[in-house]
Amino acid sequence: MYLSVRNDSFQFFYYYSGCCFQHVTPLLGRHLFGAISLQRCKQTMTCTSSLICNCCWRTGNNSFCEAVTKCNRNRWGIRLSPSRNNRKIYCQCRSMQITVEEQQQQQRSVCTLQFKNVGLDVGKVPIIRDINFSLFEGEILCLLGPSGSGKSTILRIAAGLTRPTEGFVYYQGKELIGINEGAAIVFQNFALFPWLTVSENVELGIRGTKSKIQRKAKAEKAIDMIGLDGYENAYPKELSGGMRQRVGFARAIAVEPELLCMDEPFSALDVLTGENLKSELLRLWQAGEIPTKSILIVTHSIEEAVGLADRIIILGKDPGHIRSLLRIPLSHPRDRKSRSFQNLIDQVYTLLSRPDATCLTEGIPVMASKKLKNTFSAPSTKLVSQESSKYPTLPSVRIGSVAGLLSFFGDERVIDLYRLGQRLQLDVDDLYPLLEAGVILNILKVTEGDVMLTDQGSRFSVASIDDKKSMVREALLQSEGARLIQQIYWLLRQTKRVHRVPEELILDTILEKYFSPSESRRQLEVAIEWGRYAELFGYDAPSGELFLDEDPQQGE
Ligand SMILES: Nc1ncnc2c1ncn2[C@@H]1O[C@H](COP(=O)(O)OP(=O)(O)OP(=O)(O)O)[C@@H](O)[C@H]1O
Repeated sequence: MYLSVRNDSFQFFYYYSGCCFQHVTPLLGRHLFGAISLQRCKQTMTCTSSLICNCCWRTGNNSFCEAVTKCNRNRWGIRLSPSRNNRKIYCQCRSMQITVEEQQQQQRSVCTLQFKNVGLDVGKVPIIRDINFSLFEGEILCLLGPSGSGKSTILRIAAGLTRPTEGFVYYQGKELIGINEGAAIVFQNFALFPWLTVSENVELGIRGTKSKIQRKAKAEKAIDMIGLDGYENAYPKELSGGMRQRVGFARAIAVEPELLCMDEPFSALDVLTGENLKSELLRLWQAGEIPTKSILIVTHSIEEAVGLADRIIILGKDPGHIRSLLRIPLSHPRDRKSRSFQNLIDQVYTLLSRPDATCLTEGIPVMASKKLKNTFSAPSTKLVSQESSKYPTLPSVRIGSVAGLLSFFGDERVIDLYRLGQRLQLDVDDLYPLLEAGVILNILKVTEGDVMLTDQGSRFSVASIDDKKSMVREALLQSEGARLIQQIYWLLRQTKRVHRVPEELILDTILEKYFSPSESRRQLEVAIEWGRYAELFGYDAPSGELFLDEDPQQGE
């Protein structure tokens, strides 16, 4: 059970037999007055005393009794404890000096959105699998993960724009079917209609049967709140990127959504504009100026996730799945230079860069590395191995870029991942594929938030071009992560005489069984690029055929 205090009321929430009950007790002066409405059973009861309020109600077979007591001046309290006989719940006094943080913490127990074993297949291609999480009131939850891990898909499912093919989504306790009327989305690319003014764009999002005047009033309020007043009649082309995204926010806020979904809302903006908008949004949210109860945000930026979120879900891919749930135990405003903030950044980097280690906990999270253990007192952690698909996804990078990465090591053998990202001015989403490729090629090793040059990597960085090629060739033929390239190479060696294979054959028989059509094409392009570098096979663009670079007889 928990209790939250508003200016004029106490709000009680508690759980019994798996159900959440809620009622609001008005507080007049220092007295409590009756009119308790019990949300779940729709009963309204009136209490008599101004100082001690006792009430009972019945829901089905369960009886409850409650007393709210003033224990001394300005200290009101309630504690419920189930008794053995006739299931009474008794109240006792307790200090109610509840801080804003406690209140937010408590509100989190009310679930806005819940994903239960959610999966999505498009055709035969699995996009996401076994997605389980809850989003609570008062909470900002970030979805973080590499490109293609299903972040936007999960967001679309939460907004009811995409229907999952497996599992259930619950919104406010009810199964979500169709569009989520309580949610609004802010998109990365603003998604404004260029032929409509700011005001018209914002009004467009307001649903329901409201009159034109009501819609206009709501739009104006949202426009004011987001700092766009004066621009009501401007067209999107007259606005800067930051202003356009403000329109995107105003449109979402005008709907008065309880759930605000944001798909990389700041990534198309320059850093300062993004930071400014982020802090303004955070201020509106914290001050309760927007009716939004929960925020679900997709981001590629670790710093953004650690800066904003109460919890971060880290996703893996092939197909998209939850690898970790991480709590950010910092209050706002967060000091980015603080040690705790920097530690969390390191930890998230570590989790993102170790696709082999999946860390899941039941309920609230979490940690996967030694460093994490220092920060969180998580009750239990179980490591599970990532389910491997037949062909691990090849990271979409050029071998030359991986080789270029080595030059940033200089004399060092080990570099902190986060610092490496900063040194290269790369987001984790850009750095991650480079590291993955380095690991596949056995030239890099990623451990505990650090990236380390292997012995092979040290040799590679000073090797001649020919030697580099043969090192890559050797690694590709041995590495687990390069199974696709090995399969193509094997196929070419098996074909009689000409040793040529049309790309369609590889797409149809190998790739499209495991990847979406666009990802299949991307995988083929990466395989060709890497195969060419290693001189394992080549590609003839006019005929669209892959061919063996050597005569297989010579190798035997
Ligand atoms: N309707 C669809 N048809 C085919 N493939 C799809 C469809 N929707 C998503 N996918 C694929 O599912 C995967 C996950 O897509 P999604 O956009 O959710 O990932 P993401 O993590 O948001 O990626 P990014 O960070 O690049 O936006 C991608 O490989 C994408 O190509």
